[in-house]
Amino acid sequence: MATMTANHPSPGTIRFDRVEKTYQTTDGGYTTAVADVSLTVEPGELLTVVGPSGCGKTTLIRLVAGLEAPTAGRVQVDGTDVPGPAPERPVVFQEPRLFPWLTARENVAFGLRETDHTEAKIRQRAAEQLKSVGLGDAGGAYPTELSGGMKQRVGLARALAVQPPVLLMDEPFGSVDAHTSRDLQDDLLSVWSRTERTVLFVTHDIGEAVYLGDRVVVMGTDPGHIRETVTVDVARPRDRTDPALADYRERILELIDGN
Ligand SMILES: Nc1ncnc2c1ncn2[C@@H]1O[C@H](COP(=O)(O)OP(=O)(O)OP(=O)(O)O)[C@@H](O)[C@H]1O
Repeated sequence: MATMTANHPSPGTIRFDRVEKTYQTTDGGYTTAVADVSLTVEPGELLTVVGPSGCGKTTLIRLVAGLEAPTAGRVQVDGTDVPGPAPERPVVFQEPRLFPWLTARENVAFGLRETDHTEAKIRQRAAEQLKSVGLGDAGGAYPTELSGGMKQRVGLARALAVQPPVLLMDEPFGSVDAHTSRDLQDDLLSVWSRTERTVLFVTHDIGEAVYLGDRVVVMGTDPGHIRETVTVDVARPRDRTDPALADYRERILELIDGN
């Protein structure tokens, strides 16, 4: 992890400062999704977030993405308040949301078309990103021709193609089978260890959170808040069968159950 000072945060610093998000509901009422959330995700950190349904995990992602604005407090990336959505803060969702009329390669190239890269550079970058997620041979395929796991890999490659300082992931591997999900986790770790991007990763799966995370934020409800932040002190590369990971899983499960 790079060093950071309060005045000059390193690229990829995400900061929540006493953040509250209250939504207006369709019946005219209000729901406070999260309250008093303060958290700094350090540059190059892979931070995972777990907690019961409705504790505000997705809300945190949407705030950093700029898809929502906080009702109180501040959400900053690299010391600047998030002004709105931007390609440099991409979100990988549970559904890959690929354009069905574009090939895998064109889907990955899509975000790059808003940059001033040449066509040759865009094609090269798209091909490299697909290769980095194990899809070097699938660039010409359309989404309907790809499995769920392959589609999610294209979504990951598309997000990474713009070389964002932060990558936001909202249960990205929640809709694939367990085996594919494990493969995708390892793909992510391999890309992350090479690029050292900051990753904010929301999941329902405590095993996934512990296996991936440098730290795991455990949230509680009513309203959503941070209960505890657990540092996963297990060296990488990690072994899924490491008893230390099982201990962390148990501890986090107890924290959530004691909600
Ligand atoms: N657009 C919205 N309008 C009104 N209420 C909302 C909106 N989005 C979320 N909420 C409410 O805010 C709270 C937090 O929702 P959020 O989706 O962030 O939680 P979550 O932890 O991601 O849930 P899950 O694990 O079920 O996906 C919930 O009570 C939800 O009903």
